[in-house]
Amino acid sequence: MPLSPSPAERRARARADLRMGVPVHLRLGEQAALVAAVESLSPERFAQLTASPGAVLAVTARRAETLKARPYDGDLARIALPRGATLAWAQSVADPADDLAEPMKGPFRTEREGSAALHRAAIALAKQARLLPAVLLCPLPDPGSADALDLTTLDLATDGLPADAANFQQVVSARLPMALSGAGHLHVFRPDDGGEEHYAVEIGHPDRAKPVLARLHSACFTGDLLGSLKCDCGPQLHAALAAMGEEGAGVLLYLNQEGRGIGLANKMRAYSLQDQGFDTVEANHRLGFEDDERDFRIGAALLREMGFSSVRLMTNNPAKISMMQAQGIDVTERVPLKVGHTEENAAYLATKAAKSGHLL
Ligand SMILES: Nc1nc2c(ncn2[C@@H]2O[C@H](COP(=O)(O)OP(=O)(O)OP(=O)(O)O)[C@@H](O)[C@H]2O)c(=O)[nH]1
Ligand SMILES: [Zn+2]
Repeated sequence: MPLSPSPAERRARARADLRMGVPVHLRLGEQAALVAAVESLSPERFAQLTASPGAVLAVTARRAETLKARPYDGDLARIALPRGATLAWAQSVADPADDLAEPMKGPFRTEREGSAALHRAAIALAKQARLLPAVLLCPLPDPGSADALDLTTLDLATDGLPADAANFQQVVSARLPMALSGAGHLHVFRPDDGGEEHYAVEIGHPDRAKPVLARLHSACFTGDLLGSLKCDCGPQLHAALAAMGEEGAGVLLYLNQEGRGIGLANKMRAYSLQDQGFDTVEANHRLGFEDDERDFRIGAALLREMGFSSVRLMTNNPAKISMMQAQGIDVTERVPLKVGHTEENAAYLATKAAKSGHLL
């Protein structure tokens, strides 16, 4: 392997740069641009990036809908920067926190000429970096002009965003006795693309030749650790471990996809919007996200890595079952997991049933 970074390693660097507010240099053929996440940008860098003409603010079609900006590119809108635009303006376009207090943010002029390929890639990177999906993009008429800046460069023709899921390797595994499930082992898995680590809790010694009692649990800091009453995650986690303990065997994947894949900061932004009256799905959309941004291929990859090919899946979410089947994991049975229903989460669970197909 050469010492210089691979495409996946360059993408991981680009994500880290965006989180820190450092621009990334994107190229595709003759097109070149500097891109930066609006959320993390400093006023100084914003001023430098917008000093020459042509900068646009790219947002997803979901966010554009709330802003009443026309998404000519289908999945995104390229909003032209008004004269004298400030970072505060860009951030209020990106972040719906004050939408209700200040509904008149537009009118917006959105671009329809030319390609949106760089914008699309930049938004995908911002999402992967768990930032608000809104990016400032400044075209570079001379692609070589950024070479001296020492920025991370991604050439989308060769370093583009991959459709493939990462490969995972077990880093370590150790014995872990647990109150709810008895003897078990915790395995830590690390991806080869610089992304999040995920964990597998193996209870007992499940027979790989038989369908294993399994739970794919997405991280919920508020529910799993704090006992939040807004969702049913904590009780589901505990009930799954207890059921595996009772059976003497099982596997619980703890997937670090907090907030259905948008990250804890964005989930808390969604919670603020929920306090303004929006439901869990509407809140995601106003932030610019889809209902569910999780990559369910990860669960299948980990199960395969552990030698499991068929599961009795503990879930109320039919989408999880079809995703597992599509990834080649046989789901022989759905085991309902109906616990933790409270007055506080009744509306949340009803929305999941009505809009996301969950079984109540
Ligand atoms: N974006 C967002 N995420 C939330 C909200 N409430 C809970 N979550 C997240 O939703 C996820 C719930 O995960 P799961 O319980 O595995 O998934 P599920 O789709 O409900 O399916 P089952 O529990 O298997 O029936 C966790 O990542 C939580 O952090 C919310 O209001 N907004
Ligand atoms: Zn939760």
